[in-house]
Amino acid sequence: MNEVLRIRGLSHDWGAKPALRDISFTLERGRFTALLGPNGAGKSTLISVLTGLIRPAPGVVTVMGHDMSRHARLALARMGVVFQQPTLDLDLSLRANLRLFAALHGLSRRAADRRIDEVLEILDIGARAEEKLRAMNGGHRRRMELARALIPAPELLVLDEPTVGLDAAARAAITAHAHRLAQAGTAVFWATHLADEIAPEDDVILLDRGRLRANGQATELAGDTPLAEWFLRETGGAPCPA
Ligand SMILES: Nc1ncnc2c1ncn2[C@@H]1O[C@H](COP(=O)(O)OP(=O)(O)OP(=O)(O)O)[C@@H](O)[C@H]1O
Repeated sequence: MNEVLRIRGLSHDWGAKPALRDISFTLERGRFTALLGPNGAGKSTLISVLTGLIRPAPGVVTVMGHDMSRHARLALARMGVVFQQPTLDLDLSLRANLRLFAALHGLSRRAADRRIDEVLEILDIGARAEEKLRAMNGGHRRRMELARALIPAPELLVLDEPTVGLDAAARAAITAHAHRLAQAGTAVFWATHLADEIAPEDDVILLDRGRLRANGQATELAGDTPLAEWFLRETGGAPCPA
């Protein structure tokens, strides 16, 4: 099955304020898709809907064929999420954090340690596994949030502006890791307002004031125009600095 996520006719209002309007798109295995939009476009609202935190009205979200409104547990089991806010305990080591998370997913200690070692190798952080998170810089902490999201081997990886607050080198490193995960077969859904995190071959879903303005491969959408300029032109405002 190539289709990992299907969203159809999704809308959401915050009270009287419309936040999403009639959004439809599909994500496929092995693709890095940027959810690109300026501040207030609706990116976090969309991620809250697709992670089951809020119910769309109306709208349908299915993950690997499982309808989020009827079979949320099955849908969420196929998904890894990196939220904007940190979720790991700073006073535990990375391994202890991941063991706890693996246990919550029902993995035995042996299966957990096997999966933790795989994930640490994928993200190139095995050498730091026994250190407490508090001793690490922001870039490593973010990479460890990514490690946590990968423990259940998700087909869909959702990241809500995962580079906020990181310096240029840490931003480049985590962006490169996410692209490698897509090349290895995961559907990566990456919310950002920074066009330089997007490679020419990536897919882009452009969201602006709650509406889907464009959906396609970055090079096809922007043509010869640099993506950041195209983004500016399409949304009529300046992309915000990191
Ligand atoms: N919990 C909430 N209650 C009320 N309004 C909200 C809530 N969350 C978001 N909004 C409003 O919904 C709209 C979309 O916000 P959202 O946070 O989804 O955008 P975003 O693209 O993620 O923006 P940013 O890049 O600033 O995080 C905004 O007008 C925002 O003020």
